[in-house]
Amino acid sequence: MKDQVVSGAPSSFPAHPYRKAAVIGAGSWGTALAVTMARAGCAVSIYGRDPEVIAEMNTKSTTERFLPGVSLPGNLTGVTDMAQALEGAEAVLIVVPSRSVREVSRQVAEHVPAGIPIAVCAKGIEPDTGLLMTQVAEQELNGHPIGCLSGPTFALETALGHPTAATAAFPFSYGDRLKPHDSPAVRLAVSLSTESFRVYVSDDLVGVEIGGAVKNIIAIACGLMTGAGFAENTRAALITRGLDEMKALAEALGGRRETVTGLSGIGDLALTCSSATSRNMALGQQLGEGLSRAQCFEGKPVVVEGELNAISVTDLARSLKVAMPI
Ligand SMILES: NC(=O)C1=CN([C@@H]2O[C@H](COP(=O)(O)OP(=O)(O)OC[C@H]3O[C@@H](n4cnc5c(N)ncnc54)[C@H](O)[C@@H]3O)[C@@H](O)[C@H]2O)C=CC1
Ligand SMILES: O=C(CO)COP(=O)(O)O
Repeated sequence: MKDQVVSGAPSSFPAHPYRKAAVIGAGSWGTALAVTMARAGCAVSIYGRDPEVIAEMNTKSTTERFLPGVSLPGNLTGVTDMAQALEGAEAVLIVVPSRSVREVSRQVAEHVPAGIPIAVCAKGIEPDTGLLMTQVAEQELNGHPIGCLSGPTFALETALGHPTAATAAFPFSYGDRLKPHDSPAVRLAVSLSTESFRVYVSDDLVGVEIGGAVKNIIAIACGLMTGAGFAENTRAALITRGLDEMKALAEALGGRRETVTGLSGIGDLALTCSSATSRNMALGQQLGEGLSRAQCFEGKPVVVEGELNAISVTDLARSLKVAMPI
């Protein structure tokens, strides 16, 4: 099944939006999602480790380091206590870098009652195990519907209200008794729907997650080529061949090739490979210009998932005998 449309205002769609949600991770994407959900009418608690970031959210309604120029809605509350953030939450979004998803899932498991849906919003493959982020969460969180949210979504643009679309994927069959409009994918889609943010639903977690994990690596390659002085022909070739690699890996893992032609595949690949707003593309570009890795990160510890995941994706592809030359 391709991405399915959940369109229209939340009130016109026959699904119940979540009234209270918790976002775990108060960086740029976690906060952008929290802002979007709060604007859609949900009371959101966002958990962050840094007391200064959380204090700024609560006292000034801003987070200048992560989303400069964005005013946070009043129904969004920052907390530094995870149990407090999760109390009463009807849905949980885990929005930390891929390397922290296992640890955070384990912590979340201590505080959330069974049955509460968990959406993992990190993009990556776990090193050593080769597991998708939702599979990592599944190992740590028993008895929860687990899905993901992914797509071409720069955090700041999303929070500034630029028209943006993403895909929510959960197994539709979870619990057997669920009607489609009660599925966590649909409820999450509705809970995130605003005038500027539109969410499509899918049940192909593998297809969606592989797109998100692999596009970061292709974006580094595009950056490398740009930094080295090559231009549009080279980028188009990398995007097109990169898409083919994504499809092959998704299929080898049981996902659908057509999912990769959706927002979380070609959509995110096109976005991330076209703009130095992308941290992955920017890193590649600097390396291509001849900077050392240490120089690229000097004074700014940023999350560059493609760098962390180039090895885990390559290992996974090799173990499945999927050719991924880029
Ligand atoms: N920034 C963006 O435009 C988008 C990012 N993503 C994905 O979202 C994930 C997070 O990225 P960003 O928010 O951009 O990174 P970020 O660097 O802006 O923020 C990461 C946050 O996670 C927190 N964190 C890290 N480890 C933690 C732990 N163990 N416990 C609690 N908090 C922890 C950090 O303190 C920081 O606040 C990545 O996988 C990224 O690929 C996905 C779509 C868009
Ligand atoms: O995933 C993203 C946009 O969809 C963000 O990309 P970067 O991590 O490369 O900035």
